Amino acid sequence: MRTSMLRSIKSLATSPSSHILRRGYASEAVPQRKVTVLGAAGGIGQPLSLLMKLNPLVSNLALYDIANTPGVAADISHINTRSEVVGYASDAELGKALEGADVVIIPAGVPRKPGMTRDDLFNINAGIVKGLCEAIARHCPKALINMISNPVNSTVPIAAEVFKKAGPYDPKRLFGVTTLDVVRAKTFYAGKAMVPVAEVNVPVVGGHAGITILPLFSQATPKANLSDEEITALTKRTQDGGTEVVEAKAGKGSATLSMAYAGAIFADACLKGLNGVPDVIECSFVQSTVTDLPFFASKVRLGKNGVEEVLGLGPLSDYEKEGLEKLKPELKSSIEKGIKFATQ
Ligand SMILES: NC(=O)c1ccc[n+]([C@@H]2O[C@H](COP(=O)([O-])OP(=O)(O)OC[C@H]3O[C@@H](n4cnc5c(N)ncnc54)[C@H](O)[C@@H]3O)[C@@H](O)[C@H]2O)c1
Ligand SMILES: O=C(O)C[C@H](O)C(=O)O
Repeated sequence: MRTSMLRSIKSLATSPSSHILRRGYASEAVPQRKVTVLGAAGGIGQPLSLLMKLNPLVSNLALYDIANTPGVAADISHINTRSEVVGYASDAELGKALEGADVVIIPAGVPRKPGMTRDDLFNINAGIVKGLCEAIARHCPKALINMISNPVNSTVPIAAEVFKKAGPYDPKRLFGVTTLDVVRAKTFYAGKAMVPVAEVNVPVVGGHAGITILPLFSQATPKANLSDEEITALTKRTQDGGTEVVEAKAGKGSATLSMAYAGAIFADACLKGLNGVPDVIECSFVQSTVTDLPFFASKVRLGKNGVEEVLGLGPLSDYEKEGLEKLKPELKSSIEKGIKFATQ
């Protein structure tokens, strides 16, 4: 494991209020926060639930899956950290799992096998996500939704349509989790630029599939003098990061451990925003006016109501401008596919 990951996990696991106290809260004032994981017994769900159990900002952890929940919940519940863990195992218990949730993380659905695109998952995962979002609209309409299920470029628009149909839709509360793209871009950049990975920042914009993933290495820090060829190779590796893992797992699924790490980072950012910690910024696929597309991933400032501000793209290199124009038709069609599915 990389040092930065160990450091992050260690900081999540240390004394209950350590990082919030540094920002001026009294320990008694650490708010009660319920996090619900839908798909908690899956490849992502299990390690992500573990990481949320280590997060001192969580007071209640609800683990929901249609299979194997009791074992996972019993196992995680023995860990001596702040949150109380409850497992919910059937459709009949979904409402209870969601009631009172501040953050709902959704890694429910099938993963890719070699040779598949994320869009090939649409037929199964669209229905799963739609059903779960209908329940969210009924039981915790104010929760922040962290959508992990693929294809994210379509499942987020599906969720938006479900929420619109169900009542007042608040786009500030819906997030497609693209943190894994950022995690990968940081790792690959640090390796190539020979800079300490813990210091690296790279925004990744667009969407979460192939060429729609657009890392902005021109804005990467610490700065490094990389050639055009090196930037092209880094961009391609970031775009194909998911496929690299799918192929290495050879039919046994897609990224789970790195995704759990990324999902835990993003949920932690949402919780910090809800708790009023200032300047919490992460990239996420959200409703957006940054381009002419209705949803787009970019840097987002998180606050007490979810998205506080969708930040712009900043200055792009010519290579990135070209990438942006190339990704738009594919992203547009994935968004429209999701909307069509949910509105028909
Ligand atoms: N956003 C990202 O960056 C990213 C990264 C990796 C994987 N993913 C996606 O995450 C999803 C899950 O991947 P995984 O590897 O954990 O798959 P998995 O098959 O290991 O786990 C999925 C879990 O979802 C559960 N599930 C299925 N239908 C459900 C329902 N209606 N309600 C609740 N739970 C349900 C299953 O029982 C299973 O436990 C896939 O769609 C994958 O493509 C996204
Ligand atoms: O590639 C996949 O299918 C899973 C995920 O979207 C990833 O980026 O690892």
